[in-house]
Amino acid sequence: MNDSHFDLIVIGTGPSASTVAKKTRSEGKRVAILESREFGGTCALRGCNPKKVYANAADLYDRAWGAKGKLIEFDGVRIDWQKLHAFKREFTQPVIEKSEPSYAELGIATFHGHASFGDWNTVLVNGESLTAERIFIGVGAAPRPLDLPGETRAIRSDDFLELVEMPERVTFIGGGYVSMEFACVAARFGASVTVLQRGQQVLTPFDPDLVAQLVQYSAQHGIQTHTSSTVTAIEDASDGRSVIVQYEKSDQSRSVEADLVVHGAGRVPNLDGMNLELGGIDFGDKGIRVDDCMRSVSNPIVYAAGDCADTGKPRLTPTANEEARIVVKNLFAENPSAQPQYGVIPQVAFTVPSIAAIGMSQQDAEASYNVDVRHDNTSSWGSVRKTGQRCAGYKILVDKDTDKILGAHLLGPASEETINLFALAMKYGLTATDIKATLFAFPTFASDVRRMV
Ligand SMILES: Cc1cc2nc3c(=O)[nH]c(=O)nc-3n(C[C@H](O)[C@H](O)[C@H](O)COP(=O)(O)OP(=O)(O)OC[C@H]3O[C@@H](n4cnc5c(N)ncnc54)[C@H](O)[C@@H]3O)c2cc1C
Ligand SMILES: NC(=O)c1ccc[n+]([C@@H]2O[C@H](COP(=O)([O-])OP(=O)(O)OC[C@H]3O[C@@H](n4cnc5c(N)ncnc54)[C@H](O)[C@@H]3O)[C@@H](O)[C@H]2O)c1
Repeated sequence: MNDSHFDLIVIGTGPSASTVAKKTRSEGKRVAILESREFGGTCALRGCNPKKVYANAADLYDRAWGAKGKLIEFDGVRIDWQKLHAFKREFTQPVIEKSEPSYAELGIATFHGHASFGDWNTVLVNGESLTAERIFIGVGAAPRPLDLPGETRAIRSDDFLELVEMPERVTFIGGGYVSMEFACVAARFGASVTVLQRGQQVLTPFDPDLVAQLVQYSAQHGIQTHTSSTVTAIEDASDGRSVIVQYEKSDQSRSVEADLVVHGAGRVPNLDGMNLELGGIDFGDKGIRVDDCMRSVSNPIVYAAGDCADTGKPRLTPTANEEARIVVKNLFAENPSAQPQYGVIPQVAFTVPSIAAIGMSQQDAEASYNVDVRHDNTSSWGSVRKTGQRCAGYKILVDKDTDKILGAHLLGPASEETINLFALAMKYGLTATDIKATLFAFPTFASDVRRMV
């Protein structure tokens, strides 16, 4: 076997690719891994982990603000952006430094550069031509082209995480995860924030009533949210420093002036320039077309997972990890047949406070089941009030016929943790009565769950 032929070529170094490369190598296969940027992937370097450091700062600020005059005095509390930025690097820098050597230590060959296909089993990278028995594509997603005049004036989520200072007026294009999470951070840093969302609701994967509660609370912190508002252009303002964001709302042209515009208008599979056609790899707007076993529908030696694979599932790190686990099982199997076991997938937006969801929405549940909708604004519950916080609520959907949980929707302190109790309950088919009959430590947010169901 020569130096350019491998059992497996892995493209990307995010959660899906790193799992596939390391697990396959541990089975004794010859593996190469290719990365166009720093080794480490989106989640560790430009997504979940650095984002959570910023979200923690915003949450801490909010908790201190809520507790002022009750649990603590608030004088002089502020987020020091530069220190926060430096602290974030404590989490990203070690990944940048250690990720590539960790592959080399395992005997995985590493290559830098943008990978593209030469033919069905050949990958080109940085002037080299590599071949393999199997190829795994885990190239993730990137901000989608905005296709509007002045779009280069908008920074992307990667740039937001590298800002060295926070301007006074920040406008976000789109009202999804990226915009709403970063809007909460910018506002707690003192910025005046505008979110322009095309759809009728921001944070569409979440319960509309809880989202409305969050939007109302966010408004008190300087976040103005405009729904049914489509951004159409970004222009320079006459002062030469700020910009004017043009948008359409109710067939009227409107505008807002900003010092910074952030693209939070969605991400698309990162397939540009990969020459997938030369690899005989079928793909569309939603990514590489794969079968139930994560194998390309058109090139049987190619597998894909994570944000670049067209699975119809939420594009999150846990789903990427589950798909990668299955790819490892199938790659060299005689009859690849393993399929991802997603179960019910919890989703959390790390806004302030966080909002979480699992299972069905109220609308979907009511369309097919006899549903008991148990809901409340819990801002006045003791557990919440004791923290000084004042924005919390829940909606639990219980099937009246079976007593099983169909969906759970949470807003407020620790909802990003509490939702995992529902993940467990729903995966193992526990009933509302089972949950009520379980003792939880008190006083904890988890103990509120018995009261919710
Ligand atoms: C700001 C932000 C916050 C997020 N927060 C969360 C969160 O809190 N929780 C959560 O579950 N998910 C979150 N996500 C989503 C999560 O990061 C992704 O779902 C996850 O990283 C997908 O993993 P992946 O393996 O598909 O690819 P990625 O992690 O995207 O890695 C793909 C890698 O491939 C490389 N690459 C791309 N093209 C090529 C090429 N042609 N050649 C070589 N290399 C290439 C890229 O440089 C990248 O390093 C967030 C995303 C963003 C942007
Ligand atoms: N906490 C998390 O798990 C987390 C955090 C960040 C990102 N992510 C992942 O990254 C993905 C991308 O996040 P995102 O927030 O960029 O996208 P998103 O798809 O969640 O939201 C983008 C929103 O922008 C709107 N939009 C598009 N064009 C517009 C325009 N011209 N004007 C106004 N609004 C417009 C869309 O209607 C959409 O609602 C998520 O779907 C998720 O998979 C997850």
